[in-house]
Amino acid sequence: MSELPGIVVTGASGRMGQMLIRTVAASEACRLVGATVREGHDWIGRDVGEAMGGAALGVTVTDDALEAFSHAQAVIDFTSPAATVEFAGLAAQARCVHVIGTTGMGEDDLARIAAAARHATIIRAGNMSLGVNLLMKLTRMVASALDADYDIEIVEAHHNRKVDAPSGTALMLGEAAADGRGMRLADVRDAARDGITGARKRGDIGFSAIRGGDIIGEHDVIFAGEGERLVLRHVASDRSLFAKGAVKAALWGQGKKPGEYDMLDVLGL
Ligand SMILES: NC(=O)c1ccc[n+]([C@@H]2O[C@H](COP(=O)([O-])OP(=O)(O)OC[C@H]3O[C@@H](n4cnc5c(N)ncnc54)[C@H](O)[C@@H]3O)[C@@H](O)[C@H]2O)c1
Ligand SMILES: O=C(O)C1=N[C@H](C(=O)O)CCC1
Repeated sequence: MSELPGIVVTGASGRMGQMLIRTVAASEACRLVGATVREGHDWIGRDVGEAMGGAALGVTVTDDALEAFSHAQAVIDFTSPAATVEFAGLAAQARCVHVIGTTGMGEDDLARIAAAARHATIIRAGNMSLGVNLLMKLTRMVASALDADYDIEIVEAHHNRKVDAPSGTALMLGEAAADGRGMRLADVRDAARDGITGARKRGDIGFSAIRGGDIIGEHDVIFAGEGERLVLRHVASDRSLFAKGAVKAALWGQGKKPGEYDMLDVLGL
């Protein structure tokens, strides 16, 4: 019988990193074979389960990503844009499926990931949950049914440690709304209102970001017309939602041709 796919989790000490370690270790469909952290981190050399304050998992934390990837079939990566771009090259070298949950990437980062996807299977999504990916489909559908008499506003709320705004999810929803209207988000995006902004421009898609406490992730897509308002909402109440989606993506990616995929591909939506 062949072995289950081996998975490395990068950024193992982070909020999502720890959730991913627990999710992969508990899965019956894959094995945890590596856990990486930043250079100089005090978890290096320790068992990752013990470093997290629990039982040993038999995996020693390392900062040598390429060495860790060389024993794996997939890498699950929820870190930072700079780290993710570097890991994309290393995962391609090690011939691992690279699942990317990291958000806040700029155009240069995305171009480098696209370059890595010429040689590797990359699955990237700003949100790995089924609910948000369904919400994207609904958003596209509603945006194509309602004309620009309905102003589209995307409101997102996250915990007070989040470093990027708008969230990756808000941008995915914005892309879906723009697509539904036959537009490019870059041409209609309004993400920075402050001061005397002037009246709202017809057809723009507005973004607002709330940051506070321990909010895991909430997104509203508002279609505001004269006399009525339609609101599509997703509320995440548990980070394991994202981790389970990422594991599903890592397993789905096994044996897939090199290229860049997303959660709509994984979920068949
Ligand atoms: N796609 C999704 O479904 C989804 C869900 C939740 C979070 N996220 C995204 O995941 C990312 C991480 O979120 P978080 O809340 O876990 O943040 P976090 O700050 O708790 O964790 C990030 C971790 O990455 C580590 N890291 C950074 N550079 C590294 C490197 N070079 N090598 C190894 N580790 C490195 C940091 O030390 C940290 O431990 C963010 O971009 C966030 O928006 C995506
Ligand atoms: O906690 C975070 O950070 C999250 N990031 C993703 C985003 O930017 O949309 C998904 C939700 C949680």
